[in-house]
Amino acid sequence: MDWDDTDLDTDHEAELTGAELTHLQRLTDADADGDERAVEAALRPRTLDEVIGQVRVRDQLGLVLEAARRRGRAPDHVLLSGPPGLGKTTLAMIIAGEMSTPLRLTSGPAITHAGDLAAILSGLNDGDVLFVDEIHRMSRPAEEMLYMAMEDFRVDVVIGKGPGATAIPLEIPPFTLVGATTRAGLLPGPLRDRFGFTAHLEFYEPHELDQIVHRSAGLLGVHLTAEGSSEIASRSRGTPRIANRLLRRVRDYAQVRADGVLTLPVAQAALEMFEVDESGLDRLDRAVLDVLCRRFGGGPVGVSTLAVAVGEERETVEEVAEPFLVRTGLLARTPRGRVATPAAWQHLGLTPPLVPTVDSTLFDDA
Ligand SMILES: Nc1ncnc2c1ncn2[C@@H]1O[C@H](COP(=O)(O)OP(=O)(O)OP(=O)(O)O)[C@@H](O)[C@H]1O
Repeated sequence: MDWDDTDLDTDHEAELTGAELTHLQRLTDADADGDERAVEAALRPRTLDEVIGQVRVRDQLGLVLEAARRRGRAPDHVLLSGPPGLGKTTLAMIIAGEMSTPLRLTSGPAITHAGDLAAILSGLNDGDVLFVDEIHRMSRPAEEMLYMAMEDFRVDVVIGKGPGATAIPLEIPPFTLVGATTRAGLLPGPLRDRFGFTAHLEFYEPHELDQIVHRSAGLLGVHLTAEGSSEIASRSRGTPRIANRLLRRVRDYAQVRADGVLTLPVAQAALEMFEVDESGLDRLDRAVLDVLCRRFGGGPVGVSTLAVAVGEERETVEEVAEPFLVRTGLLARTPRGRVATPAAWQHLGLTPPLVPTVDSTLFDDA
């Protein structure tokens, strides 16, 4: 998971109070520009009204939160799933903000023992929102403790081992768990079922990314033309985080190599320099396709082999590159491995082998 552009280190538990959330000022001054992570944080929408796209999720979540507010109760637990950079953390912050409660942050990999979770849960106050990023990576004992905490707002803390072990019940104030995952399918059924509201975030349409780029440019005080904005949007792979990142790189280019205005030619030149092509493929995407076609004759090849060949973690290939490549019809996941489609060969300017390696009957997910 890419935390480079966020303001939060979720390897450690963190808490943002309402006051601190408000303290995440919109950036207009030059000092703040130097801190990329602060910039990214400042670009986050802070209310549901500010969220662009994800209309269905926004409406459903708005209703859930409004109903909870009227009842004066903590909202039901929320599960947010979808590829990285689509706004899961942003929505978790918005949920806390809309409920005017503090947000406690942690992540699945940081909860290695049930005791880690017990410590977090025992520190919660009535109505707090607990955000667990990458919830599918939590340890099994912690997961089981979480079932009980979500349902009964209590946990049993086991002290000692073997026959002498004793379970001490611990009451937990009502809280809202917001779980985020890029792999909803990996969540055990009992955990998934305990979320009262599940939202799957979809990739954004180019016109929505265009609005996001305009909004971010406004917050950053950057001048950009309509053509410059839509060029950035169209190369952003349906992902707001990427749109914001590309905007910042184009802004760098415009400041150093042009007159500061983000026009179409400036955007094109900048994105070429940063190796983001017209279809939005970046170095990793192209490396995956390149290895697949040139080294493995178009596949099928296992994702682990593919990952080793491009020098990345399997998860990075699976969660960062593949969703976009599959979505754009350049790569297929088959039971026998990954396969380059004819469009992939074409994209690389290569001629596909005479005997097609792609068997359309295999186009089920591996
Ligand atoms: N709907 C949206 N409208 C405007 N900007 C958005 C929206 N969703 C996300 N963003 C922007 O994209 C950035 C990435 O969002 P966020 O960190 O919430 O994604 P994420 O799904 O939690 O990613 P990851 O799973 O990698 O942590 C945010 O900083 C925010 O500026």
